[in-house]
Amino acid sequence: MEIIKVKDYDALSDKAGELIAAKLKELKKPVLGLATGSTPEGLYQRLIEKYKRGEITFKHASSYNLDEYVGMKKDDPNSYRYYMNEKLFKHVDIPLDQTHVPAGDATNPEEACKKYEQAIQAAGGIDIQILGMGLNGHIGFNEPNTPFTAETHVVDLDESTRKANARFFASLDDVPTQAMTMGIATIMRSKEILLLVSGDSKAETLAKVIQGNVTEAVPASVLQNHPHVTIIADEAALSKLND
Ligand SMILES: O=P(O)(O)OC[C@H]1O[C@](O)(CO)[C@@H](O)[C@@H]1O
Repeated sequence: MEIIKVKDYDALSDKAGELIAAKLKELKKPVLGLATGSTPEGLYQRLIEKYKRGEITFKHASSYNLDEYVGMKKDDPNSYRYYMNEKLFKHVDIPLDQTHVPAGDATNPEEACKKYEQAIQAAGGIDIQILGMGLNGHIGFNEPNTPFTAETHVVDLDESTRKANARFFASLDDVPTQAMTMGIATIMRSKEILLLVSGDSKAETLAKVIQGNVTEAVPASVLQNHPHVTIIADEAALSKLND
């Protein structure tokens, strides 16, 4: 694991922007694994700025998002498809048919998960997967104690995750109870992984992820087993590491 310590969230977004821009320049047909949540918003802003300055293009890129709420229509402002369109896709030149988000509104979500998994593999796998991390160490929506062998699947969301995400909804009752997510096995097949963590609320969990045992109780700890992981974290997020 390479750990890049930066001062704050702005610096984290700058550094992540540089790394992803370099990948876009390096690869002929980059396959990006994308994440939602608050953490990658700054990264997406940086990528839009670089695109507008003519430094990068997404024309030949394709993307696969980590997750989506079950039962969510694509045009619902709380859907992750809507988030991606608003925060990145509509501001850059990525053809929309090259972007993929699990179909939260599928009539058969289990079947849709299988197809999503196959589509990722048919695309040649993910070149670089961007990850945020939940307070409990979840990656995608893989909550604690999800088997590391899981591929894209339907999950019941933890109460703590629903509460953390309630800030985006009118009330906690409106937060969906299920989601579709790439599994840990799906994530671990990515050629490269970039984990972004900001803020002291995640410091204790991040210390376990980096220095603790690899355990399904802390999903992101599995990243210790991946050959090419970069963690960009700010001082606050790294404040609980042991020397
Ligand atoms: O970046 P945030 O908003 O703290 O979210 C962290 C993680 O939680 C999720 O939003 C799901 O709860 C993930 O998609 C994200 O990586």
